[in-house]
Amino acid sequence: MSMIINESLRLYPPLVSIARKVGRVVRLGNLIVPANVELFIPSLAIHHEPQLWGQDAHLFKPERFSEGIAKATENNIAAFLPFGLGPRNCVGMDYATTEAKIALSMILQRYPFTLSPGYVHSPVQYITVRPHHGVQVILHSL
Ligand code: HEM
Repeated sequence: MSMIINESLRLYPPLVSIARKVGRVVRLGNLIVPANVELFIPSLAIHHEPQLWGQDAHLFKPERFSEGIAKATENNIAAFLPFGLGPRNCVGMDYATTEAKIALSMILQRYPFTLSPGYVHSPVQYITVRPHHGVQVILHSL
């Protein structure tokens, strides 16, 4: 289930970017960044970057994560950052992923479900990334 959650967060990170303010002058590769510059790290673009994820970067392929995040990103830790990175990353990360796993398990123990033909794929950003028209599913009996 982690694979599916990770791949969903890769393609549709609820927060499309994270911000950092540079405290003191730093060198980033070839760049010298002065103090007080604000940097926006575009998680959404990074998650869709073919150089990092391959030519199929736009496809939903949970098996990318079958051997964990380090393997999926080839140890490029900044390639996957749905919860940010570093000492100020998301404090709710474990809570949110555990909740998603529990909720999905509770549903799947009772009903297999399939996507409704009425579903229209239209992710939008309105504070967070979300499905514009909701996600209609059909519950089946076990
Ligand atoms: C799928 C669900 C969630 C996602 C994708 C998410 C994502 C993020 C991201 C990207 C950041 C910025 C991290 C950074 O700047 O490096 C953040 C920060 C934060 N998140 Fe979440 N979050 C989620 C759920 C939650 C939940 C459930 C809580 C609380 C129970 C929470 C509390 C926080 C707090 C307090 C911060 C600020 C941390 C700080 O600045 O030190 N988040 N989150």
